[in-house]
Amino acid sequence: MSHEEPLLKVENLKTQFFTEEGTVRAVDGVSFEVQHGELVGLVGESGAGKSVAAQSIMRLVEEPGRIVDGTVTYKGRKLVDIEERSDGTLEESEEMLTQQEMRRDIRGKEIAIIFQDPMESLNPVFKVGGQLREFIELNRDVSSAEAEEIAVDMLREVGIPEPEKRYDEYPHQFSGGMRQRVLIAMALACEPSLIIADEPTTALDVTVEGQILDLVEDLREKYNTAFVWVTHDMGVVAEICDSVNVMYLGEVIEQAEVEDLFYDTKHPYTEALLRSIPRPDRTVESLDPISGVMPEAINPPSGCRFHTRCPEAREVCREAHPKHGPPEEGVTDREAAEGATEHLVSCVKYENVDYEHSEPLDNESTEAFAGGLSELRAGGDDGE
Ligand SMILES: Nc1ncnc2c1ncn2[C@@H]1O[C@H](COP(=O)(O)OP(=O)(O)OP(=O)(O)O)[C@@H](O)[C@H]1O
Ligand code: NI
Repeated sequence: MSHEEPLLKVENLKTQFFTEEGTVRAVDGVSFEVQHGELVGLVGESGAGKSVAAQSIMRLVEEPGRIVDGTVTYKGRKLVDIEERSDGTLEESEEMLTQQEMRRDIRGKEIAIIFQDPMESLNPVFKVGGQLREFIELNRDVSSAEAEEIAVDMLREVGIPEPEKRYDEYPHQFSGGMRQRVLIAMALACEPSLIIADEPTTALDVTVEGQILDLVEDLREKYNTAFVWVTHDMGVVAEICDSVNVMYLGEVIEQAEVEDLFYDTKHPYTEALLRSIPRPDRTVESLDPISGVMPEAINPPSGCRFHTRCPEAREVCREAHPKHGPPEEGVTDREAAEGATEHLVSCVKYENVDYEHSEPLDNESTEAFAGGLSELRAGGDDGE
């Protein structure tokens, strides 16, 4: 198993938006893999670059956005294979699929995408069943009658009661959760190997969200479909993901199997994200929101991009851009041998850059976290 090629391999993906205000480095050198049947989380705050990364894999980035570098390999085919030359011009390899090949061979059939808002994907003026049937007819070699049968079966499969009746209803007659089920049915209809889901449950209430997550678990077992699950919610990650990529300002700053990420957290940002979710052992009042706001992706901070908000930031974090690698040597070989996702982190704490002797930085977060202690210190220094 471990020596099998991954289903999807994303390498050094960079996507930028060329705006009047400047270049937005929305996705800035992202790498991760998805194994067959694996559910991989892409998690981070708003603006981290999760959606743009998802769109880039499908080559759906819109103007003024552009993939400027990187490789995306799916079942051996190059969905993206772009190199940025030193003079700034872009070179697409000959292997890279054309937009026509993407449409014909990949989108819908091999990789399906589900968005947060079902109304973006469902046309309000047409009946749900008809839209589903048409999609199946378009992508599979079946007659209209067969497509209708498959469509009703799919509606039943995703837990929509009375599917024959609901087939003839319009999107607005479905609740939010039921609409999201329709989209899952549509995504599954061509039996893709990979589904990219961009916050599909974010707009739903917690109970309905839980039901959808259960459904996804069941369907994944049945069809062995792999998922890239975009979310800002670590609770969702804990519930369904096998492995996780934590994004901050266009970069993946920690990646690991889900248990390792939760119980052997390496990056201070991941820790902050974990602190901000409710846990059974903590009351809602004691949740720590992450201090400060995320800086702009047009002008990311120097050094480690999280240094302006990191409770553990030191002087060196402002200068050194952390490498993405294993936190301790030796770990990689063992984990690679077991076929597990390597635990990788981008934080200078784990590098040989003299973090220990570097001066702590003052930022919003160190003030917030140090709490009483810094107040005491400040009081002492003023000689009061
Ligand atoms: N069309 C666009 N033009 C300019 N900038 C864009 C455009 N689309 C996205 N961006 C920028 O790219 C960055 C990444 O955005 P993205 O939508 O991927 O974030 P996200 O992690 O999906 O956040 P959210 O949780 O809010 O969906 C942001 O700085 C965003 O402002
Ligand atoms: Ni998004």
